Amino acid sequence: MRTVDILDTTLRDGEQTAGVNLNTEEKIEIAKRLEKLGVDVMEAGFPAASKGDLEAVRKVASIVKNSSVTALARSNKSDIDAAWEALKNSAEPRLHVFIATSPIHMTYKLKKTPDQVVEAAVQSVRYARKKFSVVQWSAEDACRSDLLFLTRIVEKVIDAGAKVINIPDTVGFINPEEYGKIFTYLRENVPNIDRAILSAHCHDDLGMAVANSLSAIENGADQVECTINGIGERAGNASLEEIAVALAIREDFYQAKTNLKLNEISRTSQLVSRLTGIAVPPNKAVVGKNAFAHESGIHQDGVLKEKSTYEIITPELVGVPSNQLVLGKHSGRHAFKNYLSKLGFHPDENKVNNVFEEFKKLADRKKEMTEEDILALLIDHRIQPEVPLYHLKDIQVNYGTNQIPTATLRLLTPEGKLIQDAATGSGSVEAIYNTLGKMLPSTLKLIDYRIQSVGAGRDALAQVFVQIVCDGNEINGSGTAQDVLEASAKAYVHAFNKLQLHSEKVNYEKVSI
Ligand SMILES: CC(=O)SCCNC(=O)CCNC(=O)[C@H](O)C(C)(C)COP(=O)(O)OP(=O)(O)OC[C@H]1O[C@@H](n2cnc3c(N)ncnc32)[C@H](O)[C@@H]1OP(=O)(O)O
Ligand SMILES: CC(C)C(=O)C(=O)O
Ligand SMILES: [Mg+2]
Repeated sequence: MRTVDILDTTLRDGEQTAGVNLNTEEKIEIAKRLEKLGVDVMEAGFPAASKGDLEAVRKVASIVKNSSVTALARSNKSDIDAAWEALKNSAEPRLHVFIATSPIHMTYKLKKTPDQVVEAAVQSVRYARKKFSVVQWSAEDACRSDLLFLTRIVEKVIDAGAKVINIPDTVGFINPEEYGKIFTYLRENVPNIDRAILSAHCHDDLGMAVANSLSAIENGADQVECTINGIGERAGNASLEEIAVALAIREDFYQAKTNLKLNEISRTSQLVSRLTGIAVPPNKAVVGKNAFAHESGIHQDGVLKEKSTYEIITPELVGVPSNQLVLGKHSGRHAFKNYLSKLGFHPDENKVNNVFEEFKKLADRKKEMTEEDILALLIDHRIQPEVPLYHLKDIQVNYGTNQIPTATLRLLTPEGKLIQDAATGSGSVEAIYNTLGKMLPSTLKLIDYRIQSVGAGRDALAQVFVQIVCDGNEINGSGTAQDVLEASAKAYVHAFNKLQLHSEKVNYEKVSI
């Protein structure tokens, strides 16, 4: 099986994403991560762009040892000199020089004839080769260029010393079939093509960057250029993680592999997202938050029985700890029961069915069912885990503008005893919490209280979130009820119960399914 080289251009084309600006420290952090990921080449910047970029490329090149570092330059001496300044101390100095070859670019942007472009390309490669041991040459906008012209200029730059020939789809214009044909054509029609490595560089304007890159590989490309999370100019570049995983999963078809350590992918994606400020869409292939999340009952049941029913990629392959079965209104009993057992609850079939019905009703009204919601439902149904819990039986609050608020509560203790108490407070919620403070066996300190409605309209449910501290342990609780005060009481009791579970080491906060 052949190996395809990965040239990562997150630090150059990726940084061309609108609104992204990486400082030297950030580039170094990403570069180290790319090195761990195992990219063959990383393009660290465009030294002629600014002193800062030149410095960043220099620093990256001085730190990274296990990947080659390259930088971009236009076809002129000053850009190439700037790149040399940044890379001259590299073990194998490597330059990426480019010039546009399409009629549109040559006529309107460069204002050069095709012959002048050939001359500039050849001169720049010759000049660069006096300094750099490896020169990659790119035909910008290659895919809107005349194929015969492309063939002619590629032959000339190889003669001038280019060792890598890159065929960029600069504006994301081409489709996989056409792109593949360009590679085949160049292989068959450029006489000296065997002296060079052929590289693909795709943009995602029509959503085909990855498909085009894979097609190039099918048609003999030796290197693909890509970015983490597919960031880059306009709609972005081909995404590294999608190409790498497609090759790994469909080895049978592509018969090509990379040198990447795939289990570094998730970590690298998160770092790039954090430092660039570009969020990864949840449904993004391979690295999106939902890439390994199953939401619907039929899928969850299938995955519980045999993961491969709905997972072609294992989360571990790309460094994600596990898949996720997300509970929501589409979930079924299998996933629900599984969730309960992971939390340490093993109710009998009847109880599961009862609480499942309540769960479906609540899920119909909520966008997202949280662990807190499920626990609140279980506690409401008096379904106990191994550790017995307190249960709010009823609540009464007296409030008036000229009256001291007073709350009276009844709780069912873990031993099944009904206890009752009352207390006042400066407001209704404080009266409730003062009462619970008297009734529950530990002293809790409330540090946060928030309220939100579940659903719209007058009959919306109230959901209260609290955060409490007890003996240095911080714990969250939530309660849902038609009434705000009842929800407040439930949230507090819920937090207390969680504390009990915690001290019994039933650590369901950390349970993942
Ligand atoms: C497809 C790609 O991603 S290409 C890489 C794109 N990346 C960048 O542009 C980021 C870094 N760029 C920059 O910082 C600046 O554009 C600089 C420093 C390179 C140049 O800045 P300026 O000198 O002010 O020129 P400006 O960017 O406005 O225009 C580009 C000039 O380069 C010329 N040019 C464009 N490509 C090339 C090339 N490959 N070889 C030679 N000249 C080129 C243009 O024709 C234009 O020349 P003109 O001034 O004679 O009209
Ligand atoms: C500089 C080249 C390789 C480029 O980024 C492009 O054409 O998209
Ligand atoms: Mg590009």
